[in-house]
This record gives sequence, structure tokens and C-alpha cells, in this order.
Amino acid sequence: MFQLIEQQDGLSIGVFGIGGCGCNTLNSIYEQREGKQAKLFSVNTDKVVLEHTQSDDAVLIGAELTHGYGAGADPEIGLQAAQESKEQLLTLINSCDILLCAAGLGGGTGTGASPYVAQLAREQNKPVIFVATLPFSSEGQFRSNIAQAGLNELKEHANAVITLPNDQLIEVLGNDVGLFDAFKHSNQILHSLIKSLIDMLCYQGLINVDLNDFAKIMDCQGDAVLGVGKCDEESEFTTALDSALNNPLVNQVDMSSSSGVIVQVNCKDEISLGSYNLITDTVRQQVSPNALVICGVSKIENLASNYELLIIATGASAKMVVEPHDKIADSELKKPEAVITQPQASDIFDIPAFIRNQSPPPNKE
Ligand SMILES: Nc1nc2c(ncn2[C@@H]2O[C@H](COP(=O)(O)OP(=O)(O)OP(=O)(O)O)[C@@H](O)[C@H]2O)c(=O)[nH]1
Repeated sequence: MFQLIEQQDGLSIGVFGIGGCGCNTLNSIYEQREGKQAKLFSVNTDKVVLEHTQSDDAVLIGAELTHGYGAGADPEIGLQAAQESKEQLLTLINSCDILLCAAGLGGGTGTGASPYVAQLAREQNKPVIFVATLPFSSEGQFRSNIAQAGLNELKEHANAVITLPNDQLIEVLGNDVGLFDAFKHSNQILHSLIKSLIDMLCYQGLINVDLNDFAKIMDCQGDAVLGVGKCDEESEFTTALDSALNNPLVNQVDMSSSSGVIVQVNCKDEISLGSYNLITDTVRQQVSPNALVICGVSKIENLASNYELLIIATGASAKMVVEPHDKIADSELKKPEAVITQPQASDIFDIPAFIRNQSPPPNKE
């Protein structure tokens, strides 16, 4: 259990992007952020990626150990790098009340440094939530094993870990989607999950989910799932609820087993009592009768759609495991190598670091 922080002049939220994937997610958040409700912190062993990441503060971890060249898909190096930079990490952690972190599991930095960041945060009594991707099966069993071990360790330290398996991108977007488009889509989802959490915690609600409520739900042991649904008309709530509850990209836990749920409705204007009851009743029916369900409603005038539903369920048991390697034949996927043989210098930072690091540097003419 973490102790609750007195909320004084509003909540200070730190969004941490750890490793290549985490930094890509920060770029997506930075480009689209409206206010400064959250501070963005990039953390990486890779100096070049860090220099091209838009954030409010950056920490090159393990500069002595890796000389800024990345962790080479070795989580032990990622961990040691984070340990080397403990003081800088603590400075960032102590500057916020709650940490929302994004990382890709399967490489060295995100996998090795994330559990350590979570551990430091918990030691400082800061709630810490992770949104983490799992690698494509086509990236091989080695990365998949690294990711699984990292995930287990992360779950030991973070209050909640929401996973986004990259393989699910194929299910949603189809086999023909380009790799970079798929990553952009996934980063957009990571972004929208984090943004919804920020909105929920920052805006004073008509029915408020505050940090105490949030802490109670996040302390439920087990897997966590988070879904977002959006609509413009109240008549579309059923569809929006369906996308929040059944988004295959995030829906990997058995909702019926979850013991804590937050249902947050953000609206530009007002919501009718009937619609509010429909939403909360539908969610209650999906979870165990003993589950703690906390509902909030906030008015956010600059919301992109008229209504936005955020559902966070915790304390659930896992429904799905990562698909076995041979489920999708490698040949069915676009090979990353084929896409990046000759990257243009201008495109280079669209290429995920974990692929870029495996390819020769681009011509700099
Ligand atoms: N969805 C998504 N996944 C990514 C992205 N970049 C990398 N990944 C995934 O995240 C895993 C880890 O890659 P990175 O985040 O680049 O690796 P890292 O943590 O920086 O580790 P090192 O490069 O070894 O230091 C990869 O195996 C991919 O599955 C991205 O932009 N979006």
C-alpha cells in the first residue's frame, strides 16, 4: 500500500517514457498535448534517441556504462544503467505525485530499467502505473522471453501494468499494415490511455475520482486493463462502451474476475442520468458482484469528442497468453529489414530504435 499524498495546488503527474518505445510514445504525447497538466520525462541509454525525444526533462541513464549507445537488448545493462543514474531518476520521481510510464518490453533499456524505476517510485510512496508493449512474435522467442521476464518483474513493483501486445496490432489493423504505421497506431493508443488517465486525475469532476479512489483501485492485486471509448451522441454510448470494454489491443484480462473498477465519463457538456446509469450498470454486470466500482463524471470543455469513457479494471486474472511463435508465419508479416534497407535521413526517427540499431547508419550526404 502506498500512503496518500495531500493534494494541494493540484496533482503533479509525471509521464515517463523509458527506452525507445517509451520515447516514441512521449513524442506522440508532446506533439498533441494542449496544456501542461503533466510533465514529460524521457529516460534512455541511447543518447541519439534521447536528443530526438520531445520532453520537459531527459535523463541519459548509464552514461558511464553504455557511453550513450543503448543497452543492446540486454535488460541487465538496462538495470545497471538505471542504478548508475539513481540520483537523477529520484530527482524526477520526487518532482511528481504520481507516475504514468510507457515502455516497450523485449529490449534492454525499457525491460531492465522499468522495474527499477517502479521500485524507486514505490519506495518514495508514489503510485506508479505502467503501459507496456509486448514484442511481435516475429521478433523472435529471445525478445519474447526477455519481455515476459521483464513483465513479471515489473508487476512486482508497479501498482498496475497494462500490456499492449504488438501482435494484437495485426489482428486489428490486418497483415498489410506497414510496420511504422502499426507502431504509430500503437503509440497513439498508448498516448490515448495516458491522456485519459491525466484528464481523469486533473479535472475536477462533477462526480470526482480522486487520488484516494484511484489508489484503492490500483492496489487490487492482479492484472489491469484499461479501455477508452469515444462518441458524439448519447445514443452511441453502447458502441463506445463496447470499444472500451472489448478493445482487442488492451483487453487481455478476464473482466469478470476483476475486483476493482473505475468508470470515468468525460463530457463536453452534460450527460443524462439515464445514460450515466446505462454505462455504470453495464460495467457492473461485467465484473464480480463483490468488485469495488468507482464512477466519476468530469466536464472537459476542450474534449475532442462530446463523450469519452475510460474504464480501468484491476485485480483481474489473465485471459490470454502471448501467442506462440508459429501462430503467424513470419512470411505473412512485412519484414522490418525489407522496410528499412535504405532509410532516408529525414525518415530515420520514424524508425523504431530497436530496428534502427540493427541496421547500418543512413548515408549522410
Ligand atoms: N508499439 C511500439 N512498440 C515498439 C516501438 N519501438 C519499439 N517497440 C517494441 O519495444 C521493444 C523494445 O524496443 P525499444 O523500446 O526500442 O528497446 P529499448 O528498451 O530502448 O532497449 P535497447 O534498444 O536494447 O536499449 C521492441 O522489441 C518492440 O517490440 C514503438 O514505437 N511502438
